[in-house]
Amino acid sequence: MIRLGINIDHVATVRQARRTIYPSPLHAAQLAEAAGADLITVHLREDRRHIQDDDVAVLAQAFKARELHTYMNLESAITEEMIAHACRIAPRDVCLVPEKREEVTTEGGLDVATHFDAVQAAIQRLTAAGVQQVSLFVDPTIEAMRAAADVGAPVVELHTGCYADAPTPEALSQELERIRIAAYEGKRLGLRIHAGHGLHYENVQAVAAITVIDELNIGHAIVARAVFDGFEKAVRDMKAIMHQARLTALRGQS
Ligand SMILES: CC(=O)[C@@H](O)[C@H](O)COP(=O)(O)O
Ligand SMILES: NCC(=O)COP(=O)(O)O
Repeated sequence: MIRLGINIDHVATVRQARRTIYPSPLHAAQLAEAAGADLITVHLREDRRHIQDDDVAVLAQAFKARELHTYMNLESAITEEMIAHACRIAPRDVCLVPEKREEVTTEGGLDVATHFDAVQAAIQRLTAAGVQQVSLFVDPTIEAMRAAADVGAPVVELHTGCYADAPTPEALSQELERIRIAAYEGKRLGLRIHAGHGLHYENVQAVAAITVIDELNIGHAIVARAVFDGFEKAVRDMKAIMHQARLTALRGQS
């Protein structure tokens, strides 16, 4: 069944807005696990706009002490500082993402072909440091799938932002088709396929129905829903919607 990674960045966004000590990302991770999260995702941005170094350290310690029971997926830029930090933490998963300092949110996927040597070196360093699975956050294109396979990545996370932001139903269908084609091509090339960014309670179904996708990472929409419904219900509802979409797709295939 498809896994749900809960991205808790925007719990830290609320805290950083006032530089308070609440709300706690650790508490969010505990509630997410109680509600069925399969993993916890955090993006330690270079500008530290939400998640802080201490948050990553506290989460890593909680996983080590078995206070958290799933595993961490740490999103990281490919800079010396961030890769060295990710190697020190050595979470189970690391997802390599592009970062632009002024962007409101991650705008595009990693250009693996252009930064081939740096991406390859980062994968090798992280793997040697004990990270079990390094994924590349890439645009849903055939070229990106080929570059990811060539560079030796075991996993890609398809950037679903253009799908989420599609301005018309036609554009939405086109973006979904790009995701589907890239997902099947990546799978054919031997990659494991994850997806995420901008997914919410009304657009996640079609992506979850692509049966070669193993994992979705979702944050902003869940934190936003939690304001009204509570964190556990927000996670539980998302997981139920994803699972229903996947079950329906699997039944349709058999
Ligand atoms: C890479 C990705 O899609 C997420 O980490 C997302 O970027 C988190 O939220 P922000 O982009 O708002 O930091
Ligand atoms: N990698 C995508 C992610 O972790 C969550 O992105 P979003 O749901 O906060 O847009």
